Amino acid sequence: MAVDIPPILAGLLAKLPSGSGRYVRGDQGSVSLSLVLVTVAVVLATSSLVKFVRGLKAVNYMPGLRTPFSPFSLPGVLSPTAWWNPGLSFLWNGRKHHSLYKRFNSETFSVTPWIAGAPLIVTSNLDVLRQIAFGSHRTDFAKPEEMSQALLFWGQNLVAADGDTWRTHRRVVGPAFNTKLYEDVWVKTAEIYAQMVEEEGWASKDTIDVPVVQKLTFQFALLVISRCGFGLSFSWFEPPAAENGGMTVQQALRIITDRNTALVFLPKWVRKLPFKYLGEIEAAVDTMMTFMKEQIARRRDSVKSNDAASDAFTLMIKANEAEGNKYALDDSELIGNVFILLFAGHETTAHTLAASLAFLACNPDIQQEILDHILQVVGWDRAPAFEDYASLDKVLAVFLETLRMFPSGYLMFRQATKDTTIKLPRPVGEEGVDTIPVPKGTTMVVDVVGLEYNPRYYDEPETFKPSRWYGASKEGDNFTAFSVGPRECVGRRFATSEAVCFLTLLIRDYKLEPLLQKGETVGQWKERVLDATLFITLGVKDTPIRLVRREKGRA
Ligand code: HEM
Repeated sequence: MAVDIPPILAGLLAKLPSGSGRYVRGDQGSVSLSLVLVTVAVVLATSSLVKFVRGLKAVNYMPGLRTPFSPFSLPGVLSPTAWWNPGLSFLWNGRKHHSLYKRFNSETFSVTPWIAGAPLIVTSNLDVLRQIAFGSHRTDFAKPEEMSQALLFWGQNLVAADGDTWRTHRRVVGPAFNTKLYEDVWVKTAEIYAQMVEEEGWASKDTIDVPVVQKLTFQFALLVISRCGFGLSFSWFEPPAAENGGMTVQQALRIITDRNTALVFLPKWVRKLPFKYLGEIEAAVDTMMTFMKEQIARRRDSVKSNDAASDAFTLMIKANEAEGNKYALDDSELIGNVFILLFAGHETTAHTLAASLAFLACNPDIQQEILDHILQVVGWDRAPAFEDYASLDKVLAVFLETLRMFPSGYLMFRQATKDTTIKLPRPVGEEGVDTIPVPKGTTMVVDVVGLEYNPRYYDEPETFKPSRWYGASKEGDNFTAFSVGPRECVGRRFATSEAVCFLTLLIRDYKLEPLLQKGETVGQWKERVLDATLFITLGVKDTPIRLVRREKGRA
């Protein structure tokens, strides 16, 4: 069988040694399929070899994985996980006994793909995180541009920005994250909890089976960020449609959060194709854009008249007005930042709340200890107050320990902005550091799972031990799953205020138990649930739990 090929390629092929001469008919611009395949294979093999050799140089020949695809490239994510393809979950799978790192006798190793994706240096070491994560104004590393692009859909923002742009955004977004906001988060969390209990119809039930607790925690976190981030009060169950029959803001926001990956990664023209799924995304984007523009104008007025609310959006506008013209953000940047709070804060918190409930359900002794602590601090009768936050350190400890074991923000990427070096501490037990050259453009990956399971920092890292964080409510720097330094999570206290309030209320009202399948043991339930599901963020698998109402006065 012969195929037609462009004459220029046919000419080149004709010059190649042709063996028996049976395969090439360069004069007619047509060659046999097998020769084309061989040629393509040779070209691919050569380019793979060149890519591989360049990759090895980029990672300074550091020991590591040599794979066809980067685990973070599209082919790497889409191909089945196998000995030849580590897949997206390779860092998770290698966490036990730090086995992935033990293979290379280091807390840092390389990944050098020979077909698709960039060469990477992967680290689970805190000192390396400190050397690279602080942003390009402090280090020779910045967020990779292609990653930031995906975050720019709504406008430039704090997460995507780097260098001086990042500093300008932090000046406006940073002040919004203050005690006033955290108090608002606490109060609204308690209100939404009451709304959930009522609208789910729990008030009249002694036992409630929740087949997938993530359905509750995702809805909960969305409502909290909508209220405290955007100042929008939504009902627990979505109303069917707007009065004019159009899409409600609540629907629009839900569609945008549920379909965020499609929204961010699909090219604009694909969203215009005549499919309902895509059409709803377009309508949701239009609804939200119109709404946000109106809201900015309204909030500017309320800030001027000193009649301002305490949601993050309003606080940002307040800080922005105070900046004057020189450093102020424009409307698209303000919108970019409000949306980034939604995406950075919703899924991460929802996953960690679900995982906290899973751990509590299968650790009754720890749950009892936390209940005793809640009763000691708050008692049975009064509502927990924002002022209790610091005293409820054992509740916070559950959330932090859960986040350590299932770090929802499980990857951080940085890229060298120039030829530079990093200092790698030698393995535990060996003195000193090694200095490694890192050429410009090399991508560094902070493996947060590896960091949180690194025996250098934690004893028994695979054991759920909230007690390691008791007394941590003073927000010490030794907790690393929110990152560290100037670029650590700005929403950390937002997330912990929400979590401590929610968990305090729920644990005081209900005993949490694993909801078992017929014949299933608690051990099997743990195997099924306490494993990672991951894509953009990381969480536990679908978690079925049973809530048993506590008898007030009897711990
Ligand atoms: C359990 C919940 C959360 C986790 C685990 C988490 C984790 C992280 C991590 C690891 C980073 C650093 C990313 C990097 O440098 O590449 C980060 C940054 C950030 N987070 Fe969170 N986050 C959480 C909740 C929130 C919430 C609730 C908000 C907002 C309401 C938020 C907003 C942000 C923003 C804006 C940044 C960028 C900060 C900067 O670069 O200056 N996060 N988060």
